Amino acid sequence: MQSSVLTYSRNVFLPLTDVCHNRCAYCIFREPVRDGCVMCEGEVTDILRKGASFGCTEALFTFGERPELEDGFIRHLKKTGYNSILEFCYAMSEKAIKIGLLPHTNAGILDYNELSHLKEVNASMGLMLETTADIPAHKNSPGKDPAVRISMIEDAGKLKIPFTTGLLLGIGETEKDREESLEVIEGIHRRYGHIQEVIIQNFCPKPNTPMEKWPALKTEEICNTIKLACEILSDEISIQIPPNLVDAKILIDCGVDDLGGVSPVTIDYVNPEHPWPAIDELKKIAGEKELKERLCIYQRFIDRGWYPSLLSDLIGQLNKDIHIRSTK
Ligand SMILES: O=c1nc2n(C[C@H](O)[C@H](O)[C@H](O)CO)c3cc(O)ccc3cc-2c(=O)[nH]1
Ligand SMILES: C[C@H]1O[C@@H](n2cnc3c(N)ncnc32)[C@H](O)[C@@H]1O
Ligand code: MET
Ligand code: SF4
Repeated sequence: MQSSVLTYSRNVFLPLTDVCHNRCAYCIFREPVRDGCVMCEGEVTDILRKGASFGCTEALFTFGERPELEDGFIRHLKKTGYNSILEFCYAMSEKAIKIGLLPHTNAGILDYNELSHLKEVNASMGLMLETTADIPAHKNSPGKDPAVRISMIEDAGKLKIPFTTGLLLGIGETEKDREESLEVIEGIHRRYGHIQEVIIQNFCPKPNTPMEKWPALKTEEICNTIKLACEILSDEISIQIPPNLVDAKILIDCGVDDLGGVSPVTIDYVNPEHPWPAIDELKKIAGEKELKERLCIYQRFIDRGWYPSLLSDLIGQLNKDIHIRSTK
């Protein structure tokens, strides 16, 4: 059944480093090791404070996977005073909580112990499955091996971490692969119950990448995948599309019920050429549906207590804040 509500979260995007051990053929986020390849603490603090003043509730830490495996990275990292990118991420998450934002980390592949450690300071976490297909776009990206991704999404389930995952469409997979990817996600969710939302993200070709000449997907194909997702996924899982990459107005009618994180402060560093719609624009996208702000942790996981006690007060406070805003 189609939902009558369309949700979104107000966030700030903090790309702690753009150095990455993978080489995805569609990505422009990744950059070489160089001066300035790690954000400095002052920059992080400024963005967090600005986010709080703009009413943001989520600090999205998204960055390159396993950057320490790249030559010379550790020397640059040490200038921050931290010994690993995850130590830095943990500290910046504590800072976000103090300033009043809930951390949501998508750091690429993490092992069980790393996830378990970061869970202490995160309200939710995420990792795109991307696809279960073995595709040329991922041939130089060990972390995009579907078995490795599936295993991490399962680990997050074992640890009861409210989780975001999703598909990247149009990177060389077939329609059958899309179906299989959705079935895999649903299968994991049946076992662990931790999937909050599945992002149906469309690949956007970027200049100076191996896939710059690849065609972008037609809206119809995205819509078909959303319909498939509605059929395959449990009703409680939200279907998210990024409103800066597609004509969201059309896709809402295919079954989308969430617009993900939208920022009044920072750009989408993964798709920097696509600006966020203003919050007022979202109301137009919602049309007949009720536009509703949410936290990065969904209410049913708050009710189940699937969050660290460190976050109790902040979750309570932010829930009140978004409620007050909605009645103004
Ligand atoms: O701004 C972005 N936000 C992205 N987000 C953020 C997401 O929209 C929100 O953080 C969640 O909806 C939680 O509120 C992701 C989160 C994940 O866990 C996994 C993948 C993504 C992908 C993106 C993305 O490409 N751009
Ligand atoms: C954060 C997420 O962004 C997605 N991502 C990476 N590159 C692109 C691109 N060119 N177009 C759209 N999405 C992209 C991947 O799915 C990644 O997991
Ligand atoms: N590098 C991670 C991944 O692709 C985080 C998102 S892309 C910046 O999973
Ligand atoms: S999409 Fe993520 S994993 Fe792939 S190269 Fe870009 S930053 Fe690295």
